[in-house]
Amino acid sequence: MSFLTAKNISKRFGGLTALDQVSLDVEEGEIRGLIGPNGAGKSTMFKVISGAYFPSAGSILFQGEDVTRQPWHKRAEEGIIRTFQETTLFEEFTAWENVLVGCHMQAHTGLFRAIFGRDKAREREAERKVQEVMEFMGVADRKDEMASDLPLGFQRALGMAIALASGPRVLLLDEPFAGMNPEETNTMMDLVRKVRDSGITVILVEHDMKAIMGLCDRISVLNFGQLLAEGAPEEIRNNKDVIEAYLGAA
Ligand SMILES: Nc1ncnc2c1ncn2[C@@H]1O[C@H](COP(=O)(O)OP(=O)(O)OP(=O)(O)O)[C@@H](O)[C@H]1O
Repeated sequence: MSFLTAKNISKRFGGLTALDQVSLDVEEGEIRGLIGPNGAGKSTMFKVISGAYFPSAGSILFQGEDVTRQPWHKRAEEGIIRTFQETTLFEEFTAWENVLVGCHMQAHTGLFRAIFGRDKAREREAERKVQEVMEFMGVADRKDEMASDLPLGFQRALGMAIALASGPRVLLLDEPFAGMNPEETNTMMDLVRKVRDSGITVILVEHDMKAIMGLCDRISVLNFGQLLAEGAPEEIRNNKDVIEAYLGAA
């Protein structure tokens, strides 16, 4: 039994087929890359796995359970958590407050109580968790700074800290390397490995080939909504179809 399985997933938007019978088997503890040209269907696949979209056909199994029709918040409770392409931080909140709010939103305690701390025991537990994930992601030293004042690398690490606060089993990372300089890329690569080493399975949509080839155990390649190839980085790097459809241009 695979940890996470997408079976023959199709997704249609009107007359457009964004995904056409795509299957993925992700093992527990792996870093899986999902790559392909713009419009290939990567984000759509992420949304189908996380529950933001229901597929037109096919199924999603998580630890053997069919979660295809489960809404995203149910899947989040079970541990399937997604980060977003753009940083979705509350810019006028401090780094600490951002993670605290993320923590409470997952715990369904609401924004007001999150900020004003009505339930003291829960608040202390949340604060302990926030400190722990911020230290883990290397952003604790900057916890009192406004999120908008942090450099890009820290903002992305903060976004991941927010995701970690909800205790994911699978973390879906949507282009965490976009716009980063080489130093930020290296730091983020270390962070993604650290997250995986802590026992979290990672699925990564990314155009940065250095990051993809350096991090992933296996890579799935989408092209025009179909699975074009799948394999270890070395196999994908040397796959003629992949080079022609994507790597040549990238
Ligand atoms: N909500 C939607 N309504 C209609 N068409 C959509 C919708 N979402 C995606 N599409 C279309 O589905 C196809 C796949 O889009 P998707 O965003 O999944 O590609 P992608 O591989 O993530 O691309 P990129 O690398 O540019 O992010 C595209 O043709 C896109 O225009």
